[in-house]
Amino acid sequence: MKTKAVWYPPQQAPDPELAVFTTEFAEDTDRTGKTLNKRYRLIRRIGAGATASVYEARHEKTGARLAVKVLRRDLYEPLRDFFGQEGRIAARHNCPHLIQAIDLGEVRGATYTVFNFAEGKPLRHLAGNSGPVSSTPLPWQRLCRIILQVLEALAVLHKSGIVHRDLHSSNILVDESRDDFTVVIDVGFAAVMPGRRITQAPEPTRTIYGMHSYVAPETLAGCPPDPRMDLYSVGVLMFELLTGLEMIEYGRSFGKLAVPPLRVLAPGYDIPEAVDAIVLRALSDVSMRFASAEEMAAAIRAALAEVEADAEAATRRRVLRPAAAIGLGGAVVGGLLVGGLLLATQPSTATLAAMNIASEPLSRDLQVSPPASGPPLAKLQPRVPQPSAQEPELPPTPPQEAPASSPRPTPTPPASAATTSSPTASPTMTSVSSQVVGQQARQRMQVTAEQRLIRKARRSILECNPDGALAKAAVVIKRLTDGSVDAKFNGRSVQGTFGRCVADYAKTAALGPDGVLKFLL
Ligand SMILES: Nc1ncnc2c1ncn2[C@@H]1O[C@H](COP(=O)(O)OP(=O)(O)OP(=O)(O)O)[C@@H](O)[C@H]1O
Repeated sequence: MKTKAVWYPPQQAPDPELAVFTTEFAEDTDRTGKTLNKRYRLIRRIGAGATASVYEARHEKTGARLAVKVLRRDLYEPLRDFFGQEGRIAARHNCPHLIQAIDLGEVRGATYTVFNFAEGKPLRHLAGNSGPVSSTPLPWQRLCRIILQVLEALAVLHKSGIVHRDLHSSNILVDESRDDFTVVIDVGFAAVMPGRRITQAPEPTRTIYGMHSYVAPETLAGCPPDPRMDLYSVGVLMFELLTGLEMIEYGRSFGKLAVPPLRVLAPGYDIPEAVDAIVLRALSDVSMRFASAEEMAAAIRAALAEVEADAEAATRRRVLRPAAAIGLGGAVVGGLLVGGLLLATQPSTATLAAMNIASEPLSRDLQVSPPASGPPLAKLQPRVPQPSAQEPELPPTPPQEAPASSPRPTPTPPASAATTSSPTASPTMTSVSSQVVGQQARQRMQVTAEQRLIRKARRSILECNPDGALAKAAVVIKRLTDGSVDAKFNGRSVQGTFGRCVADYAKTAALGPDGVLKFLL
């Protein structure tokens, strides 16, 4: 019997008293060229995260290729314990899919952890995008094989009583040259489950750690760490990478959000119902989620096997068909096939109907039971390819000052994103609705180079947009004839942290002399 894709709304309301851990963005000293403890030569900085800088390094004696993570000096006090814990957790396992630490230390104000170097690029970059999610969905079989490796790493952590808590698409490195070999990194905000203990673990607090939309609803409600919280994050990862849409931050839309089947949001990508069901289950209320990483992995394996078996059966049916019958009906079958292919380039009538019904359940498969007294559920907007992605004229918007402080730098939509259907109502919806990422290769080819640039620029800028900062703005990036760039927000040069980030992006924008890029954020 096929599993139905059903989403059960989380029941715990966010606790407004809980503080979310944030860090102010700050330039970190670049230590490239230095040697730590006469052992680790820092060759180049490969990552400047929210809490640390990561360098590619060489061991002076063995020549081994390593990654050295140096804690930002200004975060020593609040994060010293977490940093030490990260090294200890990452050193005490032998799972190939979990990053391995080999040393930690402190020298002249630099607190560092040494890891084996993990080849590959962050999962979110796999489809060639720099934004928080790939705007082009990944084929589901490929993603499932990556997720199975992530679940293997999680199972190892969970068995030791550890919850990762910060799983997102930048903390998973995938090596395409080794058949998508996958490594989970950054156990820096891991938590130990009640009743378990590891040496010098930071004291439990009521602070929320993790990346906005990836944080499980029950975490926001103040529940103690539980492995199923990580499975929610895996659900968000799968949702984002299978649809190319950003998951709306649950805490901001409690009781107002319905998650429809992925096949409705990304029609044409052949997401099997079994996979759809797995993702919706991972995103459901904690009581309905998979009980463990192993259970979720088993469901994914079963889905892969089921589809393979169906495909084999279909091949067998074709092979067994009598030659005479093929000869006789060849012309008719050929005609039907052509018709079928043409039809397949459009979403099915049922899907279209589901998309258009705003006040009815999105599909018969989705049995959403809203919280008893909550407001009506809003729906994520289906991903509909736009025939022409001409950028709209930039409306004048009043200039705003971007604040200097930033939590973990990720774009998150305002609460209204969940309830509005206006394509420019929020950064998320703007980018979603103007993507011309079609379900068909034919449509994908219509995406012009300029549209690609705009999409990339928007995502990069939103990514460093401090939470709660400027959500809407008219951005104009200009390459001047002398090669320098000029970036303006609502007609003004941008300043502060956000301004620097926009300017930094602008410098990398592949614009020819006098080239101009205009778009709405
Ligand atoms: N062992 C490693 N091998 C190769 N690259 C690594 C390794 N560890 C980290 N990186 C690179 O450095 C980047 C930042 O690492 P990490 O996520 O651990 O730092 P962070 O300060 O905790 O970042 P954030 O908090 O923003 O997620 C990663 O996205 C990855 O590209």
